[in-house]
Amino acid sequence: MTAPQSAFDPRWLAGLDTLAEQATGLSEPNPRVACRIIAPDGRAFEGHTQRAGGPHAEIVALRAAAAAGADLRGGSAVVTLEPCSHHGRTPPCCDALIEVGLARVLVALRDPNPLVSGRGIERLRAAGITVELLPPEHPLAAATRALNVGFLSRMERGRPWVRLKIAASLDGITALANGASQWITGTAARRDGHLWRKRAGAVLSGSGTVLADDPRLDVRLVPTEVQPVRVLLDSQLRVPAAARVLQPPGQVWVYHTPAQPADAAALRARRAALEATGARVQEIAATPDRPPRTRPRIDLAALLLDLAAREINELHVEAGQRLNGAWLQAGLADELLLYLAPTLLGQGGAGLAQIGPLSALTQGVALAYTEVSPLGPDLRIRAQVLAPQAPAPQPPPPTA
Ligand SMILES: NC(=O)C1=CN([C@@H]2O[C@H](COP(=O)(O)OP(=O)(O)OC[C@H]3O[C@@H](n4cnc5c(N)ncnc54)[C@H](OP(=O)(O)O)[C@@H]3O)[C@@H](O)[C@H]2O)C=CC1
Ligand SMILES: Nc1c(N[C@@H]2O[C@H](COP(=O)(O)O)[C@@H](O)[C@H]2O)[nH]c(=O)[nH]c1=O
Repeated sequence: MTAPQSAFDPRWLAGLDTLAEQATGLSEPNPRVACRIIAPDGRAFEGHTQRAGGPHAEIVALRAAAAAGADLRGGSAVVTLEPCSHHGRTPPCCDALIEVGLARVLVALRDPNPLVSGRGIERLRAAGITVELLPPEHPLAAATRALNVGFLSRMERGRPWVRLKIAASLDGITALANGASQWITGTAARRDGHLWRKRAGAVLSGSGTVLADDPRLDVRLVPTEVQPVRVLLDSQLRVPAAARVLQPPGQVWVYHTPAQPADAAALRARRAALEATGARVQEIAATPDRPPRTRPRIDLAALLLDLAAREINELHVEAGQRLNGAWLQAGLADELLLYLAPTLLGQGGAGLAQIGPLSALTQGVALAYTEVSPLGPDLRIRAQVLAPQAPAPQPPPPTA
């Protein structure tokens, strides 16, 4: 049996992945989407998602067509994500596509947002429009998924996509014994790191890194319209109000654990000092199963739920080995973004991640490399964390 013939010229799909990428650092928390509308006279009009509350990709393309006086009746549209069918911050894009009298719409990826999820496609079809959906293995569908990995994660799993970004020497050292780590990698890797910060809704670090490095954690080596939120995990609010991470630009959210009774007054005072910088300071649950004599730690699962509720799609973690280890150990890290410098820093320094005894993960944390590429003198390695495998079934004991 031959596959049904598509009514869409493959050239109409070309470059839409790159166009959608232009919504990065702009459309948060909305997905990055591109749309191309082809009028029956052959002229094409296109657009990508603008700032949240501003027009979606379809509306930008429709406005361009209207400005050119194009008659779209009987025309076609290609959209990288299913057009919305609900009133969110803006009215439904489906209705706008129906109104101009399009005949055909090609959708690269279904929108898992429960408010849309198939309803957009149904609505277009109900209006008499022929709708095609690309197969999941099509390069444009795959590129749309990769570009919106955080949005899809929030919609499908109810939590952000967590990426641990780590700069290390070839022998896996991230900081010298004296805590110094700036800079291990070269300028190309550091600039690339800012591109990944830009993609994220939030850049997160721990009090250990802030006290050691006084980092800014903003996007400044590449242009961006929107700064990601900076999130700081600081159980006891030890970070001083003068820390650079608390200064403009952008929002800062600081999370701490509930105060012990003896500390309550001091914590209140430290909280007031941080809030005076404009930061939003919030108490969050501590890990339930901390061993005796250790300090309470922020419950990372509870944190992710809170960040998802605040519409964070991609969480970019730039932390030291303790917090990296905690994400991996909790099974909540999705991906490593590793920059490896051609240097050996030797013994005594800190490794990539401090992972404690892995009772449930006897094989360690299993990863799959998704990319290895040179970046100036350094290497960029991306690796996805694989879900822990259930232990292999044991053979039954021999019977007598
Ligand atoms: N090369 C690289 O890519 C990077 C290197 N570094 C280096 O790492 C070093 C700092 O590393 P480190 O001290 O491990 O600091 P981290 O940045 O990993 O922060 C760890 C601290 O975060 C707080 N925290 C809150 N909740 C949790 C949790 N659930 N799990 C773990 N920690 C939690 C704890 O402090 P509290 O009790 O106060 O909440 C903890 O001590 C520095 O030398 C820095 O230069 C840092 C970033 C990147
Ligand atoms: N050392 C190191 C990195 N370290 C990370 O960068 C942070 C500083 O961020 P900022 O103040 O915004 O420039 C620092 O605290 C740590 O998280 N990054 C890299 O790309 N390469 C490097 O060699």
